[in-house]
Amino acid sequence: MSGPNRQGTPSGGNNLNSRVGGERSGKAALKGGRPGGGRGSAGGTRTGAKGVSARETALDVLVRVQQEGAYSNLLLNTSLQKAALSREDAGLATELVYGTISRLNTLEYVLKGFVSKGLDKLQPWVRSLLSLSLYQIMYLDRIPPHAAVNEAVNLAKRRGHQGISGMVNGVLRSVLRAGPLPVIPQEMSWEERTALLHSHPLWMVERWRDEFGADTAEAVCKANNEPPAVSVRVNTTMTSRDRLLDEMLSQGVNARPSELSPYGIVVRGAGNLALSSWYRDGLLSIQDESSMLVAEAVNPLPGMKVLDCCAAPGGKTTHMGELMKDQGSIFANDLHPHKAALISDQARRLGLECIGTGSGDALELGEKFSPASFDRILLDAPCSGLGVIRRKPDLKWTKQPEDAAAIAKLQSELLDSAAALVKPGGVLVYSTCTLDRMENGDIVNSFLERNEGFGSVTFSSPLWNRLGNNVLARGQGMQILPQHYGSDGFYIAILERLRQ
Ligand SMILES: C[S@@+](CC[C@H](N)C(=O)[O-])C[C@H]1O[C@@H](n2cnc3c(N)ncnc32)[C@H](O)[C@@H]1O
Repeated sequence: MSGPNRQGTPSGGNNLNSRVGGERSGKAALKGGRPGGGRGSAGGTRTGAKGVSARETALDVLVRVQQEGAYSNLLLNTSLQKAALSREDAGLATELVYGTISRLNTLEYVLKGFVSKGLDKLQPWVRSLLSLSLYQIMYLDRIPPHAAVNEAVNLAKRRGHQGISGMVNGVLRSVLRAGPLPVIPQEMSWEERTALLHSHPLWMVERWRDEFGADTAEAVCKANNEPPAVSVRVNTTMTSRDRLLDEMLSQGVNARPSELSPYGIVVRGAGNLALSSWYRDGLLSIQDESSMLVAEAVNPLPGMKVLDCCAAPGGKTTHMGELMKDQGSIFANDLHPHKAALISDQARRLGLECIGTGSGDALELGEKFSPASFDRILLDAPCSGLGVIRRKPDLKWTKQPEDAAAIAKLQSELLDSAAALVKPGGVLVYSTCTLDRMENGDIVNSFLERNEGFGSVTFSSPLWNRLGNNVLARGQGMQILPQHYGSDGFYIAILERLRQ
């Protein structure tokens, strides 16, 4: 399976592209058998306006993700639109795609024990159909196991010959008879067991064990399998959180204030909020709660001159514009012109005029701007993205152990380049949506060693005062893990230029 190919990173910012088609329903962690916890529709064989069912839609997406390396989130969104499924069925298709990709390690480990000729010999769609069906059997208690098997057999009949549907039936019925799965061999180490139970590559488990200890590493793995909440950031230049929350509640939306960000509202079961009038009118942006902390860390004030080095699609730029009450100036740069255009679109939608955009390599911003000319600079760096696995489970299987070291060199260079543009007394914030020390604490520590004119003010910041008891200190920055607040994993370091 292959996945994101953008500039070395998934976006840690505005998640408009992620799972906008429907909401994944909750499910419990695997405890040797079939855990409960699912909500919503069992889907059945109901089809959408185009005559395609939730399971067929999910199967097509899974096959194309595995065969063609398509992005699951982008492909799912377009497939859901084409299939014109009901909201409930769109939710089921979303759950099936993300859940199957997320649990792939475990599902294929189990299937190997039941497919005598080996999974590699199966046609890709049959392999994906088995995984998708086993996912329902093992993880979705709202779908009766026999219904999952029947649906799989019907789908196999429609797509293949009788031999295939017979094989699918035989494999899945043997699974049902087998009892609690997966069966973990006695001789497996803790690391192998954790990787298998929580469906992660072994190298990630080992790396997080080394970085955070075994218990925390296991908690990260568990949290990565939880469906992410939908959260929105209130545009405080247009309304207040209380006012928007009241409006949502009065319209029957299940919404609550974010515990993590004073600008956030966590919403359940409201479908795709990017289609709402609140979104269209610029009252809110869809953004993960951890992402909302970054602009708060930058603390830009009205009238300031601000630079956002790697800014697209603009989630944090626009948040900074809101915090500045649209007074002052923000230059939002991104390497790719088409992505920089997304920032302008968002600024326009939110009614923010203080944001200018440009495209180019952030390593060359020194050619465009004078040294020491910005009050605030944000470097939300391209990274390996291991903090956003809940939204992009493909990352588990596409990322490689050597990726962090490969991108760390660029991150260091970007930080040096951005630092030259900060005024004395100004603030430079370095953030990533990953958990890897090579891209986080190590980058900031080596930067501070090279640049005596800067000091970390992370641990004297209001943000740390508010969150410090619940998140980790790592090097000179703070590390938010997905289990801390059920939000994305993020690293934030706040650096001040003490002198020229
Ligand atoms: C983590 S994302 C930024 C997310 C953004 N801050 C937000 O909140 O919406 C990193 C961005 O860096 C951009 N990028 C990668 N390498 C770059 C470079 N050398 N110069 C400028 N931008 C770069 C990517 O195109 C990507 O949009």
